[in-house]
Amino acid sequence: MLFNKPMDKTLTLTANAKINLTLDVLAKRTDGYHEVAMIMQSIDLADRLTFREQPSGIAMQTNVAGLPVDRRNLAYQAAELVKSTFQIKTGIHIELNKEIPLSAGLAGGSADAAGVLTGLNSWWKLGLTLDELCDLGAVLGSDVPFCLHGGTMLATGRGELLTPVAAMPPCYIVLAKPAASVSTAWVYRNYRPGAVEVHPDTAAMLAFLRQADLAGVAGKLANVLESVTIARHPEIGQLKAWMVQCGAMASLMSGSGPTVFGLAADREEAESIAAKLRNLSNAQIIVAKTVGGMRGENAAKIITN
Ligand SMILES: C[C@@](CO)(OP(=O)(O)O)[C@H](O)COP(=O)(O)OP(=O)(O)OC[C@H]1O[C@@H](n2ccc(N)nc2=O)[C@H](O)[C@@H]1O
Ligand SMILES: Nc1ncnc2c1ncn2[C@@H]1O[C@H](COP(=O)(O)OP(=O)(O)O)[C@@H](O)[C@H]1O
Repeated sequence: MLFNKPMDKTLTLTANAKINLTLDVLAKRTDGYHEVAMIMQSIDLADRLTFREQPSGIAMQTNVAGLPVDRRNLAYQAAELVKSTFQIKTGIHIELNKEIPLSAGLAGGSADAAGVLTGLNSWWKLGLTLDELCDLGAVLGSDVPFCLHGGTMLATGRGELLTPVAAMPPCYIVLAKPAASVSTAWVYRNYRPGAVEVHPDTAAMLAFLRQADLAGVAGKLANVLESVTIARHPEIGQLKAWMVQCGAMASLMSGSGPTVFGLAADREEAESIAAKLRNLSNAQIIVAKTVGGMRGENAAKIITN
């Protein structure tokens, strides 16, 4: 017998990765965090989240073997937070397709958490504003509010206080993710101001962004956490040098690492850099581009309903 089965209701959205154009650590706080000033940029490398109905509880599945699909997953934590805060009795099934490398300094977990907050706000018709979503997101991780906003932002406090800034001139980003695995908490714990050679000039970077001067932006990339992560994993320094030798305008480690990114003005240049790097290095090489113009909207973009 043939049944006309009604289509299951689903919601799918993408959750973008980020890079840090600048990252300065200003002070150690008493709450275990560090005061930072960083300029963050969304890129089109993205995970995909699909939501489906289920009678009760939270169930997750993912394409990455070994990535927990329980309370240890930030996406699961985000769903649990929404469910408990708004006393929601119905369940949710979350399918997470990861494209963003794990523990890479690209905010993959934070992007997923932001995607779940955005998705469930729509799924359960909660009507939360972006600011309200950010208040929830900040509980899950310092980078989650940025992932909710996306675009180009100055992040201060522990990273959760956001100021919109002039959008980065559109360009291509070559990512090189070496095998090394670093923990963000370990990197901050081992940060020593005395070991830093160059602090970012945040004001100068903001000026180049305002002038839409990509060469100026390239010249001002700086991240003080390199002093910790590269000391432990010198191959990251090697990758930075190779990135520039292969033609990138400039290179930098993103966040706490270990991913290195390089800037390229167009796709052809980016693909050429990526091809040369693949010959030199065992790192995972990905070509991405900047994502802008979404300020005021959620970076996690709903693509089907
Ligand atoms: C370094 C950055 C730069 O964008 O990104 P990633 O490398 O993780 O992508 C961020 O500051 C990471 O933000 P996020 O990954 O959300 O960190 P959280 O979960 O809030 O914190 C993880 C741990 O890092 C330390 N931490 C984090 C943020 C901060 N401003 N000061 C800190 O000292 C704390 O020890 C904290 O327990
Ligand atoms: N949805 C998720 N995606 C990736 N990692 C996650 C997720 N949920 C929890 N984690 C854990 O968070 C840690 C940091 O991962 P990730 O967010 O990818 O890196 P980073 O903070 O360097 O950008 C990893 O140890 C990983 O096991």
